[in-house]
Amino acid sequence: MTKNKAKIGVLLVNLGTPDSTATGDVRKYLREFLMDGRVIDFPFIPRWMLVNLIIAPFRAPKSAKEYRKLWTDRGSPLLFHTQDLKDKLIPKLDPEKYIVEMAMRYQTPSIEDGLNKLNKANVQKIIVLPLFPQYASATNGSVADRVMEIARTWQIIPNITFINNFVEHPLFLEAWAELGRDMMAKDEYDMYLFSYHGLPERQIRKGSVDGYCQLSDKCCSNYTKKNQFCYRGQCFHTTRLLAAKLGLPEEKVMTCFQSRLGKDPWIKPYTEDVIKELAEKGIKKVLVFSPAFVADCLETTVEVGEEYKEEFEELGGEKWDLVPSLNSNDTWVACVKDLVETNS
Ligand SMILES: C=CC1=C(C)c2cc3[nH]c(cc4nc(cc5[nH]c(cc1n2)c(C)c5CCC(=O)O)C(CCC(=O)O)=C4C)c(C)c3C=C
Ligand SMILES: [Fe+2]
Ligand SMILES: [Fe+2]
Repeated sequence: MTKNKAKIGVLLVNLGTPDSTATGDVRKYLREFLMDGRVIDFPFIPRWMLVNLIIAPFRAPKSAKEYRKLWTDRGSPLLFHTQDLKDKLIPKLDPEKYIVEMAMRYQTPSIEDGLNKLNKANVQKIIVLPLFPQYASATNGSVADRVMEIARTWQIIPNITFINNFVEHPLFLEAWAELGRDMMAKDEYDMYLFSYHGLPERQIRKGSVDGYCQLSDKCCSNYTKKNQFCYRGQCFHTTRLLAAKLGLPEEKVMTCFQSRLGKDPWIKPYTEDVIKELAEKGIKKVLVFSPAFVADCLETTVEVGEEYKEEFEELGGEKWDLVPSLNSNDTWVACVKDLVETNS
């Protein structure tokens, strides 16, 4: 690349986290997050009433307590691991060619600030990498929406590439496999659980191509051009790829979905139900992977690592270990570098 050619901007985007564990900050975060029409996909007025009159006031104090269990000297793990990822990525990329920023979809640092920094640097192209391995309208779709909302105010809109899914990337799979092997070297397990963030079933139906996704085991047991963006289909596909890479026998592998919100049906099986089923079957030692998250966060460390563990142990389980997330693991950094370079 010649020295006078404009650089390529890279924007890494994760979900977002409260600015602090104060109930007011958690409420502010929940309001911004849940008022996103791609997250709670109701028309504006019912969404506003649900979020502002019910969820935010009642959930904020409860969530703030949970966030206090998660918080570290460096703040929220989701945020500082994303910063570490950016810091480790920068020296791996050609400085003449790339400029890298990171942002959170909700709260800070904002997508707007990140994009404006790239725009001021007069980049020729922007690569947006939402840090969600499996596409969902509530995550990747929402990031794309917000990016376009900002870019459409610019006089010059450079080329913008969105990386919408990377479940098949060999280094993504290898990074998880390395972390899994580290755990498996220390102990033996009766069952390997792959617990993904859930999603309302309605949102899967809305994105179903030609009615392909019926939320059954049949449609999600294949990964085809019809369900390439079905979140549930991508999650099952991730499990199959990781299980194959780790050489796990089929009968010792299960996929399930956690973190439900509200009364509508969410994609199944629910992790809570699977925990009961495992305990009833006399399963004692479980290793849990959470490959919808690339950084430790509330939903992994507290929900899976503490709450589900307690539930399993109360039902007679003996061992419930959580594989730590990718965070700024070297193989994961190499994956992000490759995603950026191959999309340049
Ligand atoms: C795989 C990524 C995620 C999807 C898909 C997703 C969908 C989704 N989430 C909610 C509601 C909540 N999620 C919360 C926390 C949270 N969610 C994700 C990722 C996905 N969400 C992450 C990484 C986190 C943790 C953030 C952190 O700070 O550590 C929360 C807040 C916490 C709580 O109060 O429980 C809510 C609420 C919905 C409704 C939804 C899909 C429609
Ligand atoms: Fe979530
Ligand atoms: Fe499906």
